[in-house]
Amino acid sequence: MSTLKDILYKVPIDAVTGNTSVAVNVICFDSRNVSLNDVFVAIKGTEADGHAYIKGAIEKGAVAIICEEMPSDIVNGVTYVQVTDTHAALAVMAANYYGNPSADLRMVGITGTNGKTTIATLLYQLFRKAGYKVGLISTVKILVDKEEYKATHTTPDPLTINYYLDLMTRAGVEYCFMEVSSHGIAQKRTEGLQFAGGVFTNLSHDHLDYHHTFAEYRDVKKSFFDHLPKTAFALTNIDDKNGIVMIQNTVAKKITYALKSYANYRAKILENQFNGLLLKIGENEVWVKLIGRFNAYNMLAIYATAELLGLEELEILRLLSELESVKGRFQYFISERKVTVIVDYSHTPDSLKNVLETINSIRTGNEELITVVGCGGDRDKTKRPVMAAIASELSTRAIFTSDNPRSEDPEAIIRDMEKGVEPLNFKKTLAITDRRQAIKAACQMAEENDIILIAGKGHETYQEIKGVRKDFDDFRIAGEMMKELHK
Ligand SMILES: CC(=O)N[C@H]1[C@@H](OP(=O)(O)OP(=O)(O)OC[C@H]2O[C@@H](n3ccc(=O)[nH]c3=O)[C@H](O)[C@@H]2O)O[C@H](CO)[C@@H](O)[C@@H]1O[C@H](C)C(=O)N[C@@H](C)C(=O)N[C@H](CCC(=O)O)C(=O)O
Ligand SMILES: Nc1ncnc2c1ncn2[C@@H]1O[C@H](COP(=O)(O)OP(=O)(O)OP(=O)(O)O)[C@@H](O)[C@H]1O
Ligand SMILES: N[C@H](CCC[C@H](N)C(=O)O)C(=O)O
Ligand SMILES: [Mg+2]
Repeated sequence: MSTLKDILYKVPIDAVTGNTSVAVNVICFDSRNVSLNDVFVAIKGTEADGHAYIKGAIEKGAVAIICEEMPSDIVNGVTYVQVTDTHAALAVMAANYYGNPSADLRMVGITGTNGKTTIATLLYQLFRKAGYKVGLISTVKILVDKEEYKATHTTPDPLTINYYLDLMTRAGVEYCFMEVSSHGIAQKRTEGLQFAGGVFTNLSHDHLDYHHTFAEYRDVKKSFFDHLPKTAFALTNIDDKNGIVMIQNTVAKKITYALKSYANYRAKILENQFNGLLLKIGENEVWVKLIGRFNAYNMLAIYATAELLGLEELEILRLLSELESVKGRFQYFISERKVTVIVDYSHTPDSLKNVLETINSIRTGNEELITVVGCGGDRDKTKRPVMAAIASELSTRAIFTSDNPRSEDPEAIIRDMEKGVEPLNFKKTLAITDRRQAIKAACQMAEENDIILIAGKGHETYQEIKGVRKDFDDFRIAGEMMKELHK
């Protein structure tokens, strides 16, 4: 057992009541999980205020409380520590508790609206192929070298992060690539971690329910770079209009990448085809298996990161050409009837537009492009009409359906989407609330050479309706439907 004093190392403390030499068992931020001798951290969240559960935590055995406001009724024998920010305190405490594993790894955090999972996962693949032991913390899964664990968040809470980083150091992992979401930064989930580098992909419309304004969303992302140490690199996409802003105030080494602007790392698209991209990176040409302009950015960010971490140029190029696309990111199959079915995790206006433009740029003739898309419930509602407008404009047919409605009425979400459709495009659209039926309808409509895009859920293997998660897998269901139709 560690002492409270050890766990609080480097946490700025405002006031203490009681003894900080007390031995504590584990750190908890949810009173429902507290047991004997634990320390409870009271957090002001979006739904509840952890300060309201201090009493309950003590009744369950907590011997120490970390809070922003001292409670009026102090319990004898319990240590109370007042701090200004319990989110930040939790992050530093979690790192201390696990012996600061991030200091023993070379960690790179990837942030931005789109491309985080792709870049982090492919960096994991690339460094594995280069012969290293690698870790990954991502939306799709957590990997400790070859060992796979389930991911519940894009950026988990600090106790979970440090738990896995500790497993990584024990397994001899040298590099760790992690996604850093805007919720993660805002809730300080990554404070207390030592990064060797940070990567910015791009910034576009998402999460405006949580961050209120685009400026607030941008500033949250920027604060990740503001906190990087001098020893780290801050790699940014300066073709994005917020690329420079991100690194404005960082003390880390500023490095840029771009396809259009002058930058430290530059690439050019020589060919963009259905089976891959031919890129010119610096003076060298390389074929990669991923497609679309956005993936040229992802590839360049991966190339630059690998070089900044010390891999050799030609080795990186060789490994880039071997990388395989990530589950649910432009994952496709061609049915017996020669219909191409693409499953993609585009759940923001920008990513949906990119993926549809990519498909349109490689369409060869008059084949139909049928898009099946929905929008998540209990999330940014302003995305809905914009995504529907994009889907109906850039497809020959759009079927609006449910994504994860969560607590919302699925039909009301579809009505929100339909408000964005231009009158001229309306006749191209159809609403089918049940996602399975929507996929089935697309499969029935499609004829030889047509393309179906099923957007929004990518790798997800569930659908959440009224708080209940049921098995659901776009890729599998589309495959089954296509087989069924050809019996
Ligand atoms: C909106 C949001 O981000 N919520 C996250 C946040 O919860 P919260 O602090 O707001 O929770 P709360 O319910 O208000 O409770 C406040 C505090 O009281 C405590 N409590 C509550 C009840 C009780 O009886 N006892 C008790 O102690 C809670 O444990 C909590 O510490 O902190 C929790 C612990 O870290 C997260 O699990 C939780 O993620 C929820 C489930 C979630 O859905 N988050 C999504 C939006 C998210 O984080 N997404 C991003 C990706 C976004 C992207 O695509 O970029 C991610 O990184 O995954
Ligand atoms: N660099 C990029 N720019 C724009 N769109 C992209 C880029 N990379 C991927 N996309 C699109 O965004 C979708 C999601 O990609 P990815 O999962 O890599 O993003 P993410 O940032 O991890 O998303 P999340 O916030 O959900 O974790 C992809 O399916 C693709 O359509
Ligand atoms: N990380 C994203 C995932 C969205 C995926 C989409 N399928 C949905 O459920 O809305 C978010 O939390 O907004
Ligand atoms: Mg992700």
